[in-house]
Amino acid sequence: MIETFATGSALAEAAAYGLARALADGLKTRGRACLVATGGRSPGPVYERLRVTPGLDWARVVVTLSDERCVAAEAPEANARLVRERLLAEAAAKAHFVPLWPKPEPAVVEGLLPFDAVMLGMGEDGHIASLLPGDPALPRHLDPAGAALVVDVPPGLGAPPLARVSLTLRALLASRAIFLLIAGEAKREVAARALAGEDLPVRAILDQSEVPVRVLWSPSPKGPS
Ligand SMILES: O=C(O)[C@H](O)[C@@H](O)[C@H](O)[C@H](O)COP(=O)(O)O
Repeated sequence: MIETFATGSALAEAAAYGLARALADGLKTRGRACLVATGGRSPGPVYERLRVTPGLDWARVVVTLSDERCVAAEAPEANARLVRERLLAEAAAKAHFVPLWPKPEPAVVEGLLPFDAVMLGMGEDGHIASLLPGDPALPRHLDPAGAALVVDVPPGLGAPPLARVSLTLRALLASRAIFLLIAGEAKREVAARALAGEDLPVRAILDQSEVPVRVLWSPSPKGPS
């Protein structure tokens, strides 16, 4: 279940290739494709490889986010900034970006479903996106039949402890594929515990059979480079 890569760059290469195929499939079959990008340290090197995929028609690709910190788009903590700097450059500069903050109208997110690919990282507390342990609303956000697609997450929970917005489990599962990128021994153990049934947010995507999930792991605790 967990795909192991010797180095972070091998992981980034494989993730970029898989994501590019998912987007190319969407473009070929439906004439458009939507990628859910994510924050954290793992995705940057994946974005840098993905953005130069030969032959991908980025003008017909929409990119949005799994979660966002409630800060200005140019702030260093903004996931939008990471995506603009590391993904939406070179050929991928032609993609259309839908930010999550300020929160889009629900109809805008609804209109992107189903996504072609969702990228996620995972915290050592087992969080994915900003579905954070300690949030009193977490059970509702992890309800696959929940009403909301994008929810507010209070400050004080994540690192950095900013207020956030996040896609819900229902939104994350409305995808043709999920790619979970994890780095370092500690996180491998967290994923293994979730696979063994421990009640962690990440378990909600690992313990389901609706959407194919690839879990890509490399030993480097700093993530791919
Ligand atoms: O905005 C965020 O912080 C992320 O979306 C978050 O869910 C992240 O993916 C994990 O914390 C893993 O981060 P790493 O990639 O650094 O392991």
